[in-house]
Amino acid sequence: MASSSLFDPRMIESTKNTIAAFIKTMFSQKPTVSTTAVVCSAVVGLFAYEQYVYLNKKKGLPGPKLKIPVIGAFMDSLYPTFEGYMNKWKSGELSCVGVFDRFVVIASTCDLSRKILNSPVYAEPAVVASMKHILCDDNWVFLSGKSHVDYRRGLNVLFTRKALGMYIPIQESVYQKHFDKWLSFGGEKQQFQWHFRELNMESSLRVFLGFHMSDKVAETISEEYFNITAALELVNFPIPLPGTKVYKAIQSRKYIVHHFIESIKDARVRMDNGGEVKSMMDAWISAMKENELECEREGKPAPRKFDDREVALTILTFLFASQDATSSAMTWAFQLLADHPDVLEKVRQEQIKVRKGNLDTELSLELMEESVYLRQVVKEILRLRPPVLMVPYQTVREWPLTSTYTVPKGAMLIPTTYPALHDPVAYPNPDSFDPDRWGPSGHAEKYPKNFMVFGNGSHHCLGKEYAVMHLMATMAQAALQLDWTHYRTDKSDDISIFATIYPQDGCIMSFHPRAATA
Ligand code: HEM
Repeated sequence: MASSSLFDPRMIESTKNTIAAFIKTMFSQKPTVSTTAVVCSAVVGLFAYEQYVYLNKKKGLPGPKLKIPVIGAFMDSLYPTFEGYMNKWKSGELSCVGVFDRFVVIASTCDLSRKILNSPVYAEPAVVASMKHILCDDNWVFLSGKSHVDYRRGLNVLFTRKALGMYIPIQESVYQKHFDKWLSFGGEKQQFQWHFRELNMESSLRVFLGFHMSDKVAETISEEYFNITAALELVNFPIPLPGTKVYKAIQSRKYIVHHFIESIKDARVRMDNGGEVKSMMDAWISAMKENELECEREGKPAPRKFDDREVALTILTFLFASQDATSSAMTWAFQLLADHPDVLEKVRQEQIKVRKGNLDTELSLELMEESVYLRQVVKEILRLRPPVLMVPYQTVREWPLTSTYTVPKGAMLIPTTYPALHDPVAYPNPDSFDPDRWGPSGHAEKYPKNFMVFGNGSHHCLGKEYAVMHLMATMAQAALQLDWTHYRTDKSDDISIFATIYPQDGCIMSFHPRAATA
């Protein structure tokens, strides 16, 4: 179609290059009045063409009337605000914005968001250039179609019920270490958001990789990982020049992957010598070894081998996918339980009940499975404060997404989770924290499609059971061992955005030993 080729990004790019070459040639000659006039006309022409392209893609969608030349809404994406997002979602079921040469379409209804997540023929997860720089372009998360399905299938073994049960004692030991640390502050009032993040980071590292890595390295990884979180913008500065966020994130990734590979080498030696499986990576290496032996025994072709780097990059994606989302959820969990003492008390009573009064009972998957109310609480925390607000996809072909709008090929297309999770039909009084809306007779259970916390479709969250179990286990242990006070401010309920969502005041708390159960 002639009109679609006119708006082909390659066409736009080549037009820009031609004009740039023209300007360069003009400047290399002695300037004359007519040269200046030509240059100015060329620049004006380029800007006009950029607006023309933007408006042709925008059609009738709500969004800026014109695009800021060259950068578009880049500054908004550098400093996003929750209010800014809300305004966008409220502006229409589809809305748009331009950032650099990216045309971005945002879907704000449950149905459209689900449609995007479930239409691999039209849209796939957006591969932003910066993500390829950070996670390495040969990382499995950038696979699509059958190769993605096959690779992902191989990872399911790491999240089975048996595997989750094996991770629980590792988690318990990490929780204990961090609870002790919080108590060592002697009840001092401070921002706890980053303390929750540290607990999460260490629990992820130990569950994924075990205890080969020293505490010092684990702490440095936690600090370095801030650079990766900081680079998680929808659209980054396109080139990773020294000093940019993406450049810093790449340096941090190199440090992290180097230490992951050290742990993997150690695990291979331990597994070769019949060592005990003590982490997700041990489980993976030993499953690969068993598979290899089985194929050898049965004369089947040798299975694909994953080298240290591939394993390290896969574990990196788990960290990448889990770290910020889980830290956000945990911050809101501590805050919401402190602000709703009645709910916290019910959580405590349930934990005492499932342990049959014996508070020394070791944490286990079975205990968590029996904690029906606690599961409702965690679900409600995730609904009220969904850590992932939007999931960037991109169109692989032109897509008549609605009867009135066709999304152009190559657009970033963003399904949202928040509006579906605050839909008053599925969740009456959606801004209130009400764990009782869940459970066997809960109204919210009738609307499973709205619960988009973990995405949907072929890329839905691989670690969702693990994430829920980890949040439940942390809150169960905390409820039994700790008392905590939340010092509310007028910013406690306001949302700040740092890759995911946090309370704007950083969650000011103090922790004390639990008097009643001590
Ligand atoms: C509260 C915590 C978490 C939330 C809210 C969350 C949410 C999400 C969302 C919204 C997606 C995108 C889904 C889509 O495109 O449809 C996703 C993907 C993913 N998540 Fe999670 N996640 C969490 C924790 C975790 C954890 C703990 C892990 C691993 C240990 C994990 C691993 C992944 C992976 C590997 C993907 C990509 C799957 C694929 O492309 O096939 N997530 N997650």
